[in-house]
Amino acid sequence: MSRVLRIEGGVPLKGEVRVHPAKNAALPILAASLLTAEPVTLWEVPRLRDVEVMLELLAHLGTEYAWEGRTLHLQTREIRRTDAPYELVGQMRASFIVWGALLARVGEGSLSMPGGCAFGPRPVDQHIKALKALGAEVWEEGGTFYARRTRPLSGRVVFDLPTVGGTEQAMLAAALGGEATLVGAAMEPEVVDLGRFLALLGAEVEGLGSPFLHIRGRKALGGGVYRIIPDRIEAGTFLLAAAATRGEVVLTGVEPGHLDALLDKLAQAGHRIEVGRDTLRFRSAFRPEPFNVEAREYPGFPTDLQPPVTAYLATVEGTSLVSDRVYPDRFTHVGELARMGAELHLRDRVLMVHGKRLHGAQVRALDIRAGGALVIAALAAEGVTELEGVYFLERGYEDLEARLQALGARVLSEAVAVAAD
Ligand SMILES: CC(=O)N[C@H]1[C@@H](OP(=O)(O)OP(=O)(O)OC[C@H]2O[C@@H](n3ccc(=O)[nH]c3=O)[C@H](O)[C@@H]2O)O[C@H](CO)[C@@H](O)[C@@H]1O
Ligand SMILES: C=C(OP(=O)(O)O)C(=O)O
Repeated sequence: MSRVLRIEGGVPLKGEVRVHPAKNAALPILAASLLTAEPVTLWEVPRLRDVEVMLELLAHLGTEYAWEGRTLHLQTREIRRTDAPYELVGQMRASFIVWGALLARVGEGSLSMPGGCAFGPRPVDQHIKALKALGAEVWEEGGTFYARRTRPLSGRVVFDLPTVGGTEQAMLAAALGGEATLVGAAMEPEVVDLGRFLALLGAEVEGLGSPFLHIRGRKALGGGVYRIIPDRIEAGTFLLAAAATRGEVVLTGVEPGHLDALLDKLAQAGHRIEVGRDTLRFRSAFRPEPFNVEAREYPGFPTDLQPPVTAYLATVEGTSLVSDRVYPDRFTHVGELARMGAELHLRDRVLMVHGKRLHGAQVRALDIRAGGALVIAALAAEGVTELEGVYFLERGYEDLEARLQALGARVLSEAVAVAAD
């Protein structure tokens, strides 16, 4: 049995929605909990498939955990295994960074090539470069990566490009007993959040939010209680859904400063946005203007909002250009949006979008944010859309159906007998 989402479009979204904590901040912070034998408590952890997979992996390695509502208690008194199995690492990208934590805590770790969303090549060379620069011995055998160290992981890492996962890998590797200078580090809010969490455990972390990070680890790290930042990608998806349906929504529990690139584009299009301390009040323009987007690293327009913004632009009269410098081939949503009548032309990795009224169709999500894009398009379209690949939405968006229903959307999920997602 699988699930499909049946969405009857054409209803402007209206109402208030609370933004949940960030998946991509929660996952590395969960991996970082391996660095300490002391208890860690995380408030308001998103209840997502990816979080469940990470918890399964941590339990395999030796972590005990318990949920108390949305609060998660974790403790890894000792690491019982140092191998991360293919079935778990193959399901998502973030699992790869337990490597750095294992190396730091017990001196060795092995794991297979990570999975995650398949929207083009996603190499791990920078992870390996970082661990080697910190003094680890790294090798590969039959699709499995191995690493070990004989001294605390210390050194200077110069990244060839800004990588979120690579930066997080190096931070975890150095935080327990090591010392690292990272040059060309990623500046994403999720990296900053991980740095703050490591500081709570006792590591010294300087330069967060800049391309130069310095981590001075401690021989033993402590525990602590931490609240994860709001999910900027989820917030952006709700805003774009409201914009595509020409609706009016209030987001609460949000960090507006993390959404500057999107808010600027939406304002440029003519939408009205009132920014509060942790709220965003959005009112759609009657006839929004098209705009161009080039996704790039933070503080640029996020690649994880590139598919959702493409879906929105497909509903805006006029022509927009979309490209993605982080993942130049991240266009798995394009063929599916075309089934809904979207007029999209991809040439030399630039997508030309001619906006028009979309219609419902049978479509399939092929990764998390392609799923977000198809939901946005379906909400705006005339008629009924049947969306398969709900598995991907469950990886990244918590309780999406109920939260959209609360905004007036006509969304229902149905169990159907189809080929596995
Ligand atoms: C779990 C998680 O947080 N996932 C996010 C994380 O993925 P992830 O951490 O995998 O993305 P990276 O920031 O590492 O990737 C950025 C760019 O660097 C390249 N690269 C990366 C590593 C490497 O060793 N070599 C290399 O060439 C990638 O192919 C890509 O072109 O950041 C991406 C970019 O914001 C987001 O789309 C993902 O949602
Ligand atoms: C691409 C994503 O996740 P992953 O890096 O795990 O594939 C995402 O969150 O959009």
